[in-house]
Amino acid sequence: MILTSGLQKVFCAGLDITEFYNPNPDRLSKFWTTLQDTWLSLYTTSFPTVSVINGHSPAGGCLFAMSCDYRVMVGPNYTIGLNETKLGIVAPKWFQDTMVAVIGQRKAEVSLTTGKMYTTDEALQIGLIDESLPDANSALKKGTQFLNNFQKISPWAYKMTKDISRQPTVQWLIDNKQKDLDFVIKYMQSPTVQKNLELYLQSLKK
Ligand SMILES: CCCCC/C=C\C/C=C\CC/C=C/CC(=O)SCCNC(=O)CCNC(=O)[C@H](O)C(C)(C)COP(=O)(O)OP(=O)(O)OC[C@H]1O[C@@H](n2cnc3c(N)ncnc32)[C@H](O)[C@@H]1OP(=O)(O)O
Repeated sequence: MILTSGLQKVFCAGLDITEFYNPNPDRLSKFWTTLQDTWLSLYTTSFPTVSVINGHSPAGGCLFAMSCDYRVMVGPNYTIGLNETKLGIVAPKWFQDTMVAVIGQRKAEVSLTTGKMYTTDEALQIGLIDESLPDANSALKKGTQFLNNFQKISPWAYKMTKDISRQPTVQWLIDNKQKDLDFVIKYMQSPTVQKNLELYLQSLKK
């Protein structure tokens, strides 16, 4: 399965920030539960997955890219990273653990606390992506080549290996879904967070 974008320069702009701004708790609860379930499905899917990152990929976009088995990114002009601290919010534990699984504890901590958005070259250097390609067509071709490896791998062996590797992060979320949701609902209603989101949304307007 390949995750890519039909847009010209955005792979995924992350979660819709307007869902967090002046939120209706019931709506936010459905939104966040859907996100949790979608992520669990993607991270544990029995299909081999590749993200062909053909545009910018901040926050939730980076999470979805990191949740695939392999990342091929079009360079050099796009950026990727978990930039939540730049919005004055916090990447939840399962976002953070997904990043740790990809680039390791130390690099993830620096990346997360600074909210750094990496260029394609920088992302390749820290291991956030696996390959950089100059255009979308060659990136798609590379992604397809990666998937072809699995024609020679037992689907059972593939899935068991992935489950063992990803189990701690997956199990944490399964065990803490309600706690994670309650925290998001509470945290998002704090006046400080709302002010930070307001300022960030304003900064995006042209
Ligand atoms: C028990 C313990 C529990 C612990 C839990 C703790 C905390 C959990 C709490 C919360 C976690 C919340 C996590 C959120 C993750 C996210 O994904 S937040 C989203 C982050 N995304 C961004 O920062 C991207 C912002 N966008 C951009 O940088 C640029 O738009 C772009 C993607 C680089 C593209 O640039 P481009 O110039 O092409 O686009 P425009 O700027 O013209 O954008 C068009 C239009 O869209 C608006 N917009 C862009 N992105 C978003 C977005 N993500 N949400 C909402 N709106 C967005 C932009 O404002 C423009 O609007 P317009 O001018 O009105 O058309």
